[in-house]
Amino acid sequence: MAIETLDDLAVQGTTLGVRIDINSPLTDEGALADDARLRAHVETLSELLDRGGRVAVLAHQGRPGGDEFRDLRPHADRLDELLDAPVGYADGTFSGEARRKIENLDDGQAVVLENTRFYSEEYMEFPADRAGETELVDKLAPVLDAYVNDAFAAAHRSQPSIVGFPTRIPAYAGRVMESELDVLGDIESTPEPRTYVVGGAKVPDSLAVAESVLERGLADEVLTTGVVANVFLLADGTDLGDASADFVYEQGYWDEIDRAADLLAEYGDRIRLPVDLAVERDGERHEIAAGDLPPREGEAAMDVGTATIEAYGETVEGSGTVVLNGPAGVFEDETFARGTRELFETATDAEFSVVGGGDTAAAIREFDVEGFDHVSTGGGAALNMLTGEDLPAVEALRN
Ligand SMILES: Nc1ncnc2c1ncn2[C@@H]1O[C@H](COP(=O)(O)OP(=O)(O)O)[C@@H](O)[C@H]1O
Ligand SMILES: O=C(OP(=O)(O)O)[C@H](O)COP(=O)(O)O
Repeated sequence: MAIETLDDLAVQGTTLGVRIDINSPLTDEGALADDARLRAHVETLSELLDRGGRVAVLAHQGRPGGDEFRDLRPHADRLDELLDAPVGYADGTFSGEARRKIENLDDGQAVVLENTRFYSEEYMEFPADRAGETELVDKLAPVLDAYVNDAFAAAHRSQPSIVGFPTRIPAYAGRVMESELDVLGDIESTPEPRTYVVGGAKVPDSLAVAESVLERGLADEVLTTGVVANVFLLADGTDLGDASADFVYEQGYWDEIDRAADLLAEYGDRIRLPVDLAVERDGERHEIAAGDLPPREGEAAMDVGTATIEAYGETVEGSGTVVLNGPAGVFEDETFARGTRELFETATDAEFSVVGGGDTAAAIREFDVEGFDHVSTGGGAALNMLTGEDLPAVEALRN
């Protein structure tokens, strides 16, 4: 079934639950470090408010237990600045008070509901029918006339606020969702050879993508950077030293090392590992060739080194399509920003370049990299889609 868009929705006077993805990097004090994802949703929200909608915004921030698992007040304040309409904030997601705030909205007004993941069910994956029976959906569906999903970046999560509402009330794709589906839906016809550059810190997501594109012959090569590369190096038997190994174990990525080893055994000729890495020594960047590892005690691999940047750069430049997800190092620290900045700049030279991910988008903005053919708002979601996987959010909107 075709997905309905805002063109199919009679907005005036209706109360809409609008799921957006404004999961953003935060400062240590909990302020927004980057507002790119908020700005991405301005088009959808402005359109709905201009057309007389009453908008209840649903969104998450961080993961339970993580440093960035915080409330959405800064997001509500920023949306209030970005939009012409008034934007309120409710410190509950589906509490009686939150529902009263929704019911008291006038045409053209919005309220941001509290971080959906403050409720345990929201961080679980459900089939859509079951998601439609969760507390969150059960309490909110009766005060909403329709649901709009604009949260492409979370479309790979089968969580209640993503897949539950379409089983209860009419559902539509927002403008961000619509444009992402248009561009990424056609990726299999992009020019060859195709190079996937996978980095960042969400190792399970990156390994799933690497496995799928290698298995399906979609990727000619997979270049690894960031924590993903560290996991592959460990899988390959490289001694990275205790600091990097401890970091990988602390993230709970023990099993991922075995998984990376299986991938190397099966597709080793198409997976590239860094040939050098950067650590901090005496307060400065210090590069170590892979053959000279481990580093000194306490030194962690924070970026790929210059030889890796050059070798990867040549491959990337000569690619028909480059798909890039995840920073190559701890780009937030200028000392370790080089790999990310230079690889991203080179990627724009490929015939067709696609890039995705929250932190990735923040890095692009910070380094003013221009020239990508498509900058997706999604990381994992974009990559799942690029590999031809069904996205639960999209399936839910179809039904
Ligand atoms: N070698 C590394 N060690 C520790 N953290 C790293 C390393 N390389 C990258 N990172 C971190 O990965 C994070 C981004 O990863 P991720 O969330 O997967 O990206 P995205 O949001 O673009 O998908 C950044 O905060 C960056 O500091
Ligand atoms: O930032 C997100 O994903 P991304 O880092 O893959 O772009 C989304 O907000 C989903 O978050 P999650 O990966 O904690 O479910």
